Amino acid sequence: MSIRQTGAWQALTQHSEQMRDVHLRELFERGARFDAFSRSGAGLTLDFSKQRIEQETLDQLLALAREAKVGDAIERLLTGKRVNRTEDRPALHTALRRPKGEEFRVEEQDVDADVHEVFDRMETIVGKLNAGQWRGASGTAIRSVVNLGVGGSDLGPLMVATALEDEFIDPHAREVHFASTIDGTQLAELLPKLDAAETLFIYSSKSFGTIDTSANADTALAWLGEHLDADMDEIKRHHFIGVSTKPDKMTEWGIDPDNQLLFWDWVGGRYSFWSAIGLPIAIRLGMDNFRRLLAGGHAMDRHFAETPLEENLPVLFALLGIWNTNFLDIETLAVLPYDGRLKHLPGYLQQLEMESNGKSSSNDGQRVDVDTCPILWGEIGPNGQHAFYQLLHQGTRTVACDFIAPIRRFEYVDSAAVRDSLARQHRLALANCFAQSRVLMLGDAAIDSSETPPPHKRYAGNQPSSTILFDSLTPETLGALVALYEHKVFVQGTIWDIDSFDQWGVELGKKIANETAGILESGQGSEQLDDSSRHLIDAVLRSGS
Ligand SMILES: O=P(O)(O)OC[C@H]1O[C@](O)(CO)[C@@H](O)[C@@H]1O
Repeated sequence: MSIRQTGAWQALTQHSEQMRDVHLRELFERGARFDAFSRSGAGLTLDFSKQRIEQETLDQLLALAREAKVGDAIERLLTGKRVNRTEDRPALHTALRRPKGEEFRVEEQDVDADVHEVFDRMETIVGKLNAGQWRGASGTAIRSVVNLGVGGSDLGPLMVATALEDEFIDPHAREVHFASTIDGTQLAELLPKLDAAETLFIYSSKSFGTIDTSANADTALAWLGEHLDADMDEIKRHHFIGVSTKPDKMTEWGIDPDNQLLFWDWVGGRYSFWSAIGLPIAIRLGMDNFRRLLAGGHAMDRHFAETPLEENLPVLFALLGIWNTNFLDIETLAVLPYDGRLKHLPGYLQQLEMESNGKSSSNDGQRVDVDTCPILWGEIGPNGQHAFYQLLHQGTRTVACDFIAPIRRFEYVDSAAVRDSLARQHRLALANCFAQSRVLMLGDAAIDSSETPPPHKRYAGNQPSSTILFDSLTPETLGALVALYEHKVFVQGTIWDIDSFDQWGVELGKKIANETAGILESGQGSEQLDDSSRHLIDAVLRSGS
């Protein structure tokens, strides 16, 4: 039965008819909301009082969660059932975050032993690299590391390392760079600045078959070959580490088995920085901080597993998204961190949410009859204020927003004068964060004035938002924050009855791109294509490039 036909969905549809015309300002005039509409867990506070809900909305959303058997779904996810139906496998990123020594077996696999064996090997590699003991083919110690990977094999390590290295850097950390795009831009810029003798590449790919990454690896290898006086096998042995679920493919490419770190097909690409794909994080922050990140994710997993639905942060966060998407018809979600260290978080969450829930085929193979994932985008909030907030405040579209901020920052800065000034800057950022969500909520009423402004100075308000606040950005709070979004995505996927763990929608584009690359390389075959594509391809072929 479609979720749309359930009593809870129908009750919510009726209820939304009344709520559509209620302005957030009015909801706040009715009385205090923060206590009723905020929750804390795993070091995070979620204030959802600025969402367009009342108690009845929340009650009905919780009834929907019960009707969709969200509690059972959580249990199935966390105990390793095959929740990824189209690929017939579990989605066990949470197993990576379990403490060492807690027995956890899934379908014959001793997950605890396998996971921690890889983490121990990862620790050895990080120790060797950061101690300057990993030597290149010419005997020089490695100083720079370049992560070659795309999607989940890039975005998570990049986001986390960037967020935490300001405060949590390992004092001996090697430099780490990231190259992801198939167009070669990053390597073209980076390679001239590096010394081949001192550079190591991490070939990071769950499938070890992604052309974006293999093309970057080919360029890296060509560069190493040109600069080093060693044969290709030696170069691969000393200058490449592989991280993948495919040991055979790594070996075939030439990665020494000692330099291979494995993970398993039950770790989705976009959930993989918790695995050995997180090697760049561990190099930058040290293995202890990497383990603290895992512990933060695990704290959220336990909250998710053990907390009743009405207090459960990921469940509530998911239900608010369902309310906005399906009952208030809000099509887009802006993620707005008020901390520059989280600059890659919106990009990271784009993959997490849109690759997971950007689906229209339900688990029983029918087309879904409700909307699914909203369009997610975002930017560091203070910069967004000087760019697109105009649209948030005075445009014609309703946009839901997630504001994200730590309370304290810069306490780790050594110089007292700089620390005080930076701390003031952080207070300014917080003031802006709270002011923006307030103005988005209240509109004109945010200012006490008896005069009615002219139309071009009016603010409609009524833009719903949530604010996620935490004491400070640490490996633990960042781990919990990411796990919050991961579990939100899962709960929403459960209610929409879609598979949040596959990504078939990216496959056809890859296949056609391969065919197109064949035409561009050989100069043959464009005549079979549509008129537009043929002309575009012919323009390239005519140029002789
Ligand atoms: O790690 P891989 O196998 O190279 O894949 C990279 C990315 O490509 C995708 O498969 C999408 O094309 C993502 O799901 C994944 O994170």
